[in-house]
Amino acid sequence: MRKENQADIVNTSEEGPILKIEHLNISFRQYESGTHQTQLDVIRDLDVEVRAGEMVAVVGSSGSGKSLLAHAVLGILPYNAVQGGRIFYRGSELTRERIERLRGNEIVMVPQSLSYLDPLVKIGKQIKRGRKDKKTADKLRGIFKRYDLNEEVEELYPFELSGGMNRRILISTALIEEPRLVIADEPTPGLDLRVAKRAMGHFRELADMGAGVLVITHDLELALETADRVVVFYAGCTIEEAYRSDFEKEENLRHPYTKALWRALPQHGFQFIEGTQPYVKEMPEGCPFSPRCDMCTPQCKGEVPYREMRKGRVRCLYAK
Ligand SMILES: Nc1ncnc2c1ncn2[C@@H]1O[C@H](COP(=O)(O)OP(=O)(O)OP(=O)(O)O)[C@@H](O)[C@H]1O
Ligand code: NI
Repeated sequence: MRKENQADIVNTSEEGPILKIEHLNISFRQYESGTHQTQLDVIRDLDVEVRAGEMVAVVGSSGSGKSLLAHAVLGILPYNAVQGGRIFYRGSELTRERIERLRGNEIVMVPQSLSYLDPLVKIGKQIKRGRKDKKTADKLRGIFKRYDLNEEVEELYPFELSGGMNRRILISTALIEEPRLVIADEPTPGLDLRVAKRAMGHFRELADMGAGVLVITHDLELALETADRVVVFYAGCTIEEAYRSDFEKEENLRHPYTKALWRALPQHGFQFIEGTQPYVKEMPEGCPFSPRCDMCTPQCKGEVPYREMRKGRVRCLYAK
């Protein structure tokens, strides 16, 4: 692993968080009817923390802003995005220069889209990124074995593989490094359950070896098998932070939406709630969940702070 200059690192003890995201805001500038510019706020006041040795799952439905969170950390937001708030890595701010230096070695991402694979480069070369040493070759062989990939795959191009195989290649590309921070954005779609669990187990191992792991997924059930903590996203904000053990009982959970997710789990009878997450352009005032919430009062239209509660956090005025 390429190491950073000690001067860059304020917090070298593994006590403090490896990744700390504070009050992240992301909006998009959009032009409507020619020159009229509007601003679309897609992530609001988002706080997430990952410690070394910890696996944190970010769970939320489609369009809630999970990929944007990953892209903000990796410094790869689209050009029309405006970012506010701060991101710290090992105690000091993750500036653009710093992330460019660390991306792909110390900080790796397993991207959500298969389009991150280069269609013109053979798989083996793509994963090894030009390295020809024995250690890399051995490591690749080990990773391939774990993901049921034959050695011949190294000589193939992405278009010659199935979606599920390419998904495994994306995971292999990130994990051939010795990352300190792994951000995996929906790493398991298209994988059968056995391989999906193996991939989650692999992330867990990296955490056990001391890395910080942030896994983004809409699959709460899978997340609960391996993650230490779960951060729940709803319409661009974090509404709850809970421990895996909190999911053993509904009353341990804090936010009405997290409780609804709990009731929708297969073992609790697939009980789904009415309605959908609001679209960014039609965001209600105050709590974004209020239109679907039984406990909603006029106060929920005002500011709803993210507060500490029973070692976790919640964004609800009435959570107990
Ligand atoms: N370049 C862009 N310009 C405008 N809006 C965007 C842009 N990229 C993303 N968005 C909007 O930001 C919101 C969050 O997108 P994001 O991809 O982070 O969601 P997600 O939680 O990862 O969803 P999924 O589970 O489907 O991957 C969406 O409403 C999306 O339409
Ligand atoms: Ni996404």
